[in-house]
Amino acid sequence: MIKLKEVAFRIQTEQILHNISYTFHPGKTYGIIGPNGAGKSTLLHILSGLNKPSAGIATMHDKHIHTIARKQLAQQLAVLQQEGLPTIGFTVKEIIAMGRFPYQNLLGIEERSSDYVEKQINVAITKMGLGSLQTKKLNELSGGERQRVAIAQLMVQDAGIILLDEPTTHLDIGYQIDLMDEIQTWKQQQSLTVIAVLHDLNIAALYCDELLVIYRGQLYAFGSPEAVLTADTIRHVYQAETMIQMHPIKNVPQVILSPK
Ligand SMILES: Nc1ncnc2c1ncn2[C@@H]1O[C@H](COP(=O)(O)OP(=O)(O)OP(=O)(O)O)[C@@H](O)[C@H]1O
Repeated sequence: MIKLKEVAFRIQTEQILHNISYTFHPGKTYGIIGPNGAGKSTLLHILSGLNKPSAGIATMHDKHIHTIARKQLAQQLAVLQQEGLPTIGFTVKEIIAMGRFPYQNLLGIEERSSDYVEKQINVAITKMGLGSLQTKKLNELSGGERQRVAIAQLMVQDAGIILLDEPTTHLDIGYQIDLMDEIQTWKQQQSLTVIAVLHDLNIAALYCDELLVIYRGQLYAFGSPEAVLTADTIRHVYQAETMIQMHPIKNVPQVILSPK
């Protein structure tokens, strides 16, 4: 369980986040939404231990997140590396295998058997549809293929909490749906907690149990997609006119753009 209590974050004199309190429960999918510059990534960096709150507390299983040792934290919490993958020298399979770093000692010796690790890697390669690309180098892949490599690397990390910063960026709609479906299935099989910054409100409504709206560094609204995604909230937060309709099959709200 991750708990935020009156969390604030400041860079020099600029207050980026104000007084955010929220509890993330195990096994749920959370979407963090809000306009550009609202503070979504900054909040994700607090959850991942990268940012230390300048006031308030952020805990995971009752420990201050930023004080947990990096490898220990990485065994419990995995963060999608948007730009962090090595671009030269390594094959797709080697890069995915790097997701095992939290389970290796200083000499690089893995704590689990090589059979277990090989199986984990192959499962991730299959799930992400990377079978035919596994011997390629990253610079030979498209943006969408790289994104799938990053997710596969996350899968082998075996963490219970997954943080994703705009995971569907660079993906066409087919891969967006594939990726979110895959994350959903993976989440259900492993009882994961997923916390994702999402720009696409319809994807957020389809895949998240709860949404948090960050607006000007504050938690402006939170709750089920149905409670949060109203035309009034969207108008206030994004200055955009929309209409909300229920999805005919999934029974979740969908946002229809309504230009002037
Ligand atoms: N290192 C930094 N130094 C100064 N200001 C920063 C820094 N990082 C972020 N900010 C500011 O903090 C605010 C929130 O940034 P953040 O990246 O968290 O927003 P976001 O909601 O994720 O935006 P986007 O949707 O555009 O990715 C912005 O005004 C940004 O300019």
